[in-house]
Amino acid sequence: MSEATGKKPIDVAVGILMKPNGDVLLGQRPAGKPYQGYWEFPGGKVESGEAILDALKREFVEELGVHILSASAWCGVEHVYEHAHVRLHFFISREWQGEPQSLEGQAFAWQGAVGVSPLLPATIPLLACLDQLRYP
Ligand SMILES: Nc1nc2c([nH]c(=O)n2[C@@H]2O[C@H](COP(=O)(O)OP(=O)(O)OP(=O)(O)O)[C@@H](O)[C@H]2O)c(=O)[nH]1
Repeated sequence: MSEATGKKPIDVAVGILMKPNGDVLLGQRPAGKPYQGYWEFPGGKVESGEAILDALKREFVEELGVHILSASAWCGVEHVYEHAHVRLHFFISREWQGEPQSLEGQAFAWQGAVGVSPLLPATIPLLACLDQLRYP
């Protein structure tokens, strides 16, 4: 059994910025974090007492300088890593203000068909659903 299995789940707010043509923004986890170098949708841990949508907006300002104007809850995924048990709350946003900037030194990329690799394990199964939504 993994060490994280018995730990309290950590809520994480994750945002998928989606352009009108379906392109989505991915970022690469910076050095020093678990799974460094892996690609993910931007986001981060919800702080104690914080609403999930507020956490999403905060993380996007801190990491990318982007102000999310609206976002819809999309799906939830629970995953147990060696380092943590996470509950991922995915949102889709089609309305935001500002061009993404690399404020924490991370790489990021707009992707149609997602070609960046490796992706965080909990995120991989979502790509097929996301493609159905983007390219019906
Ligand atoms: N942002 C994001 N996190 C994900 C995704 N998929 C996934 O498994 N996670 C997991 O969710 C957790 C996010 O935590 P984090 O460490 O990046 O959050 P944070 O930016 O608040 O970190 P810090 O404040 O500890 O530096 C990690 O365990 C990460 O592995 C994803 O697509 N996006």
